[in-house]
Amino acid sequence: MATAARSYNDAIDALNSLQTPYAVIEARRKAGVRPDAASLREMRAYLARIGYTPQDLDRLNIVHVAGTKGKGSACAFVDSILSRYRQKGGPPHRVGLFTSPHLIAVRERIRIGSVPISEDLFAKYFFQVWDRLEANKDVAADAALAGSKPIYSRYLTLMSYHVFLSEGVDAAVYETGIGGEYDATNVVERPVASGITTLGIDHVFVLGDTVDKIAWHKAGIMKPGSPAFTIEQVPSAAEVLKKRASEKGVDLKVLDIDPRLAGVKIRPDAVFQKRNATLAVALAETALKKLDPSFSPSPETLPQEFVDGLEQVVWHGRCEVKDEGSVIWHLDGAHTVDSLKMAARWFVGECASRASSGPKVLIFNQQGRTEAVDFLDGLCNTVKDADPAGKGFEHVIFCTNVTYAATGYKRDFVNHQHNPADIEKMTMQRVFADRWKTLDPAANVMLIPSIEEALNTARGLAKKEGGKEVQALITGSLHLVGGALGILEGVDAL
Ligand SMILES: Nc1ncnc2c1ncn2[C@@H]1O[C@H](COP(=O)(O)OP(=O)(O)OP(=O)(O)O)[C@@H](O)[C@H]1O
Ligand SMILES: [Mg+2]
Ligand SMILES: [Mg+2]
Repeated sequence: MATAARSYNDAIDALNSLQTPYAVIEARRKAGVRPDAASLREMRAYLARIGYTPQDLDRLNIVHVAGTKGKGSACAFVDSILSRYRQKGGPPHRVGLFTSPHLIAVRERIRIGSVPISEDLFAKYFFQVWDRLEANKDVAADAALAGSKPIYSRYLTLMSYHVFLSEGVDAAVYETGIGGEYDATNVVERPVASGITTLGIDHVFVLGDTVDKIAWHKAGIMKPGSPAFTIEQVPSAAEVLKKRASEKGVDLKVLDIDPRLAGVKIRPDAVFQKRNATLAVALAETALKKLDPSFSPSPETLPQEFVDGLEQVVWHGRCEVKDEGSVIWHLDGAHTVDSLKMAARWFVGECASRASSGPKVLIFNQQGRTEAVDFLDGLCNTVKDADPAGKGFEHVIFCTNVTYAATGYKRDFVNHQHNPADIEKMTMQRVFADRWKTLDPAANVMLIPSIEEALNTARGLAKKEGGKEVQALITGSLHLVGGALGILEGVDAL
């Protein structure tokens, strides 16, 4: 690749070429191919090819987080707490944050000092990794196993290590991609601490169809010699976590909601978020103790840095409200049965607090998961049940994740992993619409091809209502929420 063609956009195009095509994913699904220990051997080979050993990662003092829901939120809390110490002069001096997926731009996944790395820095490190992989194709014993480049999410994980090590990061917070045991982020051997957030059902094909099978994978991030924490779990998950911890000789602490959080304004004010915050407090305390042996947390109260970190955290697209005057947009990237019920409850609470009589509008999509049609029941009923008259969403819009009506996807959202014919014909959206009509025959159900047109449709409804503000909930997919935020903020506001 010529030096001239090495911009951020070139990096994103090259990265998109590493997505597993839809046809290959389908073939693997049919053949029952699941990730196994080979994925980690391959990651170690790639790490060697770009010039690092797993021991080099110890310099990053990694806080590692797995879970079905709340990973990103817990990681953002830890990052925000550590940042207050960084701002005071440290330690830590430079904090890295690696999360997935992205909302608005790929570079959001790799942050330093809570800020996504710049386009220039992203392009620079992206191609450094690219060149090292090209130059060292034969390096590492497992070379035969690994192709010339890792797939999309693994490439980003690999690149994040290079970015953080090159930039002198001394504390890094890592969210797992899928699962834990075989996840690319699990090449770290000596994390400072591991945390497991709320477990539930998701990624059934890769991880298994019961909570205990899923818990087995997530438990894979616990490492001997590193403290591990989790919060209250359903009994079958709790049992697996404890069993695997004792097999590994790890002292797993199961935390009740931290009493020191009383009086701390956690948003949203919901139990699930207090669990995420509880875990984050324990992880941040452990990291700070490692970085600064004189740090000694009080069992009575949280330091002001912790309070500020928790209260001032910025985590877009999760329980976010944007007031446009005639439309109040509520955005939440929930995409599992449980988290969608949570999101619906939050939405209902927001509407009640504003005492608005305007219509409720839902904008929903979920492209990847065939089981997503079962997400709708909880969403529909939570909103109906909360209304004294049993009224649900008046208008329900199902759209694709295509951002713009005229120009299609933004480069950062190109996705080869879905069947293009399904998007064209709106196959998923039709199934959703049919289900909704049976759940709530009174609702006005619409199919709209792009996010941009879906937003404009909701704005049009506001005009018709003459003065009453429309309460819109956008949910079901982080891609949908990210696309919507990109449009609502007008620019690539990160
Ligand atoms: N502990 C939790 N239990 C249930 N739902 C949660 C929890 N934490 C967050 N959520 C819901 O899940 C949504 C996604 O949260 P978050 O980004 O923290 O999760 P994640 O684990 O990173 O998800 P992803 O699988 O998309 O990476 C939130 O908007 C919220 O609705
Ligand atoms: Mg997930
Ligand atoms: Mg996440």
